[in-house]
Amino acid sequence: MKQYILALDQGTTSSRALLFDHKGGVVAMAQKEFKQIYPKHGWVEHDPYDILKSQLDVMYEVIKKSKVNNSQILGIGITNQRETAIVWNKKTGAPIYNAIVWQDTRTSDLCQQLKSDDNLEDYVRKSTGLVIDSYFSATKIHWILKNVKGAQKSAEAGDLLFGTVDTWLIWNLTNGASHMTDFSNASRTMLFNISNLNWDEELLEKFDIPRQMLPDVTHSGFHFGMAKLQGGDVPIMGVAGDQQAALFGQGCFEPGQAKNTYGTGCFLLMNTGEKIQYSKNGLLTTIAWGLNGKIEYALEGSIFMAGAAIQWLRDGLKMINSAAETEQIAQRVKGDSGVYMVPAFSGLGAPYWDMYARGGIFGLTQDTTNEEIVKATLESLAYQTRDILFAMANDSGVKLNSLQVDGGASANNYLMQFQADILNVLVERPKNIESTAVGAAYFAGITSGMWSMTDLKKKRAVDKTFKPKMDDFTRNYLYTGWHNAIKRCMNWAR
Ligand SMILES: Nc1ncnc2c1ncn2[C@@H]1O[C@H](COP(=O)(O)OP(=O)(O)O)[C@@H](O)[C@H]1O
Ligand SMILES: O=P(O)(O)OC[C@H](O)CO
Repeated sequence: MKQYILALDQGTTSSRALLFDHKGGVVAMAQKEFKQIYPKHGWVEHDPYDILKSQLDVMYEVIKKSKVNNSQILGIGITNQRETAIVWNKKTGAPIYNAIVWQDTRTSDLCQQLKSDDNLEDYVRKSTGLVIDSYFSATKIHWILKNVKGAQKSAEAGDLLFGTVDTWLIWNLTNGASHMTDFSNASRTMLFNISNLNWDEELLEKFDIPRQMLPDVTHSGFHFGMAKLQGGDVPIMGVAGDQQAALFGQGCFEPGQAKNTYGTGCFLLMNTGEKIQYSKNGLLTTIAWGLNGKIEYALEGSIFMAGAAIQWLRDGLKMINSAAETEQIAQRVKGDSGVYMVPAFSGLGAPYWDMYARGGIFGLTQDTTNEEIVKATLESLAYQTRDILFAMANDSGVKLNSLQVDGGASANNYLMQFQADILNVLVERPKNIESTAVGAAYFAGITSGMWSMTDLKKKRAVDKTFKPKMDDFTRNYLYTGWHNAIKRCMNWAR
């Protein structure tokens, strides 16, 4: 009997399901976008039921398309947009508020206030590996408890549960039997001590979050419970935040190996092994995964707006019809137009950490074309990545010779070539750019005994390597222009 692993990849803009066979090949895949809710400037929400429904829909579509029996699925691996906070009623299962998405900046002022206490900033960094920012779950949970009528009291009475998206899915898939998360997701809440692997009591008190509403935390490879599916139960055998899953899916198992995922945002992670390494250059320290009794860590550079800026060209400005056509558009522009676009729509993440930065387009002249703006937007993904890679080289002492890439926008050949040029390193794209789902499948595959680490090391296949072609003068000249543009965007909305 053939056996399979099912990966559920719950992203910021869409839910995906992929079924993998024993060789690691994709048997079937389905994807569904869901609604983004923007109630006010800087606020971003999802309906938790949209998240759940879209994820279940694609899961059943894949099972149906591939004609497998549930008993052939050895395990489910879940991976998810991280930090996004959901609070729901333990008895009814109903969320008490929409999911507050990682991009949401409604708690910026609160964070700014907290940042004025130097001791707290140091404490947060030491305990959680993070910086104080509205990006992480802690202040989002705090906001829900303070702003939804009766929520604080109910939480204290033990009637409410909190979860990141993985926890919400596990809880629903197991019909409320498991309230759990894994170390990689917990490490993004700003409430979890990454050294002693416990929820941090001092931070819980600071944010007035009752311990009892938090999930149990365990390894990324673990039996999280039985998913009660139509057609029979299937065990959930792996869980990891999407960026850590992509690091695993790209085969970055050794310290010094790194990947960059170009999705809604862009996230560059470097494996630092079992050692916690704190950044001096605005990067985050995070748990990569817990596996086989070992915890491994990573340095992370988080870019908030990447593919989302392309989506804005399509849906907001209606300048393009599809994300894919930006490749040809950018290739048509001849020479350097001097246009820069900084997509700081939700502030700037690493290495700047400026919640009050806002976007801007610079260098416009009367003959600037739409095509030049599209090109500048694509290039902003590459410039932001260069900011991070330099910070990472300074922190880790590792100078990468090549960067492994994945995620939706890594399909763009213009962008990947420009990335190689502006970094002056090789950019290597795998055959399967869905590394996030691959990573989730690997965790579940290892736990269920389908694969060993030795098997996984053999699986990576390269599609294309982009070699730098730009001369040093041009590279430095262009990058200086980017910094000038960034400077003008910072602190804008303060
Ligand atoms: N060919 C492309 N060129 C540029 N951007 C792209 C391309 N294809 C997809 N994108 C962008 O990538 C993002 C989708 O990538 P994906 O990895 O699916 O993201 P997520 O997991 O965050 O939902 C979208 O924001 C889209 O605008
Ligand atoms: O949904 P993605 O793939 O853009 O990932 C979002 C990140 O997990 C946010 O930290």
